[in-house]
Amino acid sequence: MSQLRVGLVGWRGMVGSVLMQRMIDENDFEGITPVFFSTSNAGGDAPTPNGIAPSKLEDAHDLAALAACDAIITCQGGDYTKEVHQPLRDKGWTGYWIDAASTLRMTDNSIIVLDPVNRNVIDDAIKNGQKDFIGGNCTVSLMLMAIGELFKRDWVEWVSAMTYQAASGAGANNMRELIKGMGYIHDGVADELNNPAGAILEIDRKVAELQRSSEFPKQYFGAPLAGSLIPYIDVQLENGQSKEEWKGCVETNKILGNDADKTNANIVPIDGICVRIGAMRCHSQGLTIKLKKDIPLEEIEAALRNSGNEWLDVVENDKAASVERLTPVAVTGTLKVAVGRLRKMNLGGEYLSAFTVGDQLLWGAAEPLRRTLAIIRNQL
Ligand SMILES: NC(=O)C1=CN([C@@H]2O[C@H](COP(=O)(O)OP(=O)(O)OC[C@H]3O[C@@H](n4cnc5c(N)ncnc54)[C@H](OP(=O)(O)O)[C@@H]3O)[C@@H](O)[C@H]2O)C=CC1
Ligand SMILES: N[C@@H](CC(=O)OP(=O)(O)O)C(=O)O
Repeated sequence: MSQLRVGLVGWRGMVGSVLMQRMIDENDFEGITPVFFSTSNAGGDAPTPNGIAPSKLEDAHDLAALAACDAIITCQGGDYTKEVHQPLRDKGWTGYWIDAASTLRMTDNSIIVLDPVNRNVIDDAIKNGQKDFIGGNCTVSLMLMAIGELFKRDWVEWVSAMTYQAASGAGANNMRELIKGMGYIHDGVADELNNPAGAILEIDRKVAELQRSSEFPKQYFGAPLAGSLIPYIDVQLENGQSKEEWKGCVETNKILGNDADKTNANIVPIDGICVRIGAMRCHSQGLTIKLKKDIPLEEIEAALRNSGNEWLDVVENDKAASVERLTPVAVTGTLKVAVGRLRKMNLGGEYLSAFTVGDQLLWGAAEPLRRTLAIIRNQL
């Protein structure tokens, strides 16, 4: 196996830091020569994970330095991808581009990577000489990590996904703003809270006043999130969907390879409403799944349990298990993806409900990238 020279861009950001930690945990720096890039501190000291020899940060806009890499893995964001990817290709660079940003996901030349679900697509792409491997939208990846097996068995006619998305999806500053908002509310009613005999409606009135005040921390979200929710994620599209909602269908079907023949014949319709809530870094989704036929619930549960997805926690549909294992608090910071509340709905035997929770910085962002790098390295 040859030693890959791998450029890392965006390694100190939020997604990048999670990626770095996972690469350290999995000894991914063994067998590669990492080259660390920066958009802001070229010439500064590079990190030295797993005892990698000290080096200096390269300039992330230096096309010659980037082109000297066999692979580039970037968590720097979509603007950086737009600035650098095409000019690098135009220079004749034929290395592997592995990216967390959405910019290239829907281009003809790219593969959206989620290897527990589409390993065959990734392997074929590497064999066919494709070079752009892009991590999926977090909500999409986490939904497929949970119910990918149902798609694989061709049981799904359509899905309605109602999401409960964490602050981290919007960035580090947004996570901080959420916590500041919680503190702002608490500080404003701390005295009343300390008095157990205090009237709850008076506390409630004051909380609403605090949330509506111009002083409430909302610079990044644009609306109060703590103690509330925001029913819109990403930009507005002309058809009434948000872009996050649009991604749910197009990215899922691309990952599954359903769009390969360029007709709509095999597309599984997916739609819903994407909502920001006050969780830190776990996205949850309430799914209504229309099955192609009335498959017994026990068969569905067995299919999920025996799918070979070692990260999937299939939570039995009872209250104690659900509140213990099917929450952002239970899942956050782990590679587990929990799926539960599985039951046939009153709508009919073909309607299955499910609720899923996953860490949007791990399986939702960093993990598919590091695994793709490992797959590429192992195949060369
Ligand atoms: N957030 C998410 O959940 C998801 C994000 N993505 C993609 O990943 C991209 C990166 O997201 P995210 O990691 O949240 O972005 P961050 O804002 O945390 O980091 C992006 C870059 O900002 C620079 N930066 C400036 N100030 C700081 C600081 N104080 N600490 C750390 N970095 C700083 C760094 O570049 P430098 O070192 O060069 O200065 C860093 O690489 C997104 O734009 C998106 O395309 C994809 C899926 C999910
Ligand atoms: N939009 C996602 C996070 C994200 O970065 O998505 P994408 O990689 O598709 O832009 C969220 O806010 O939760």
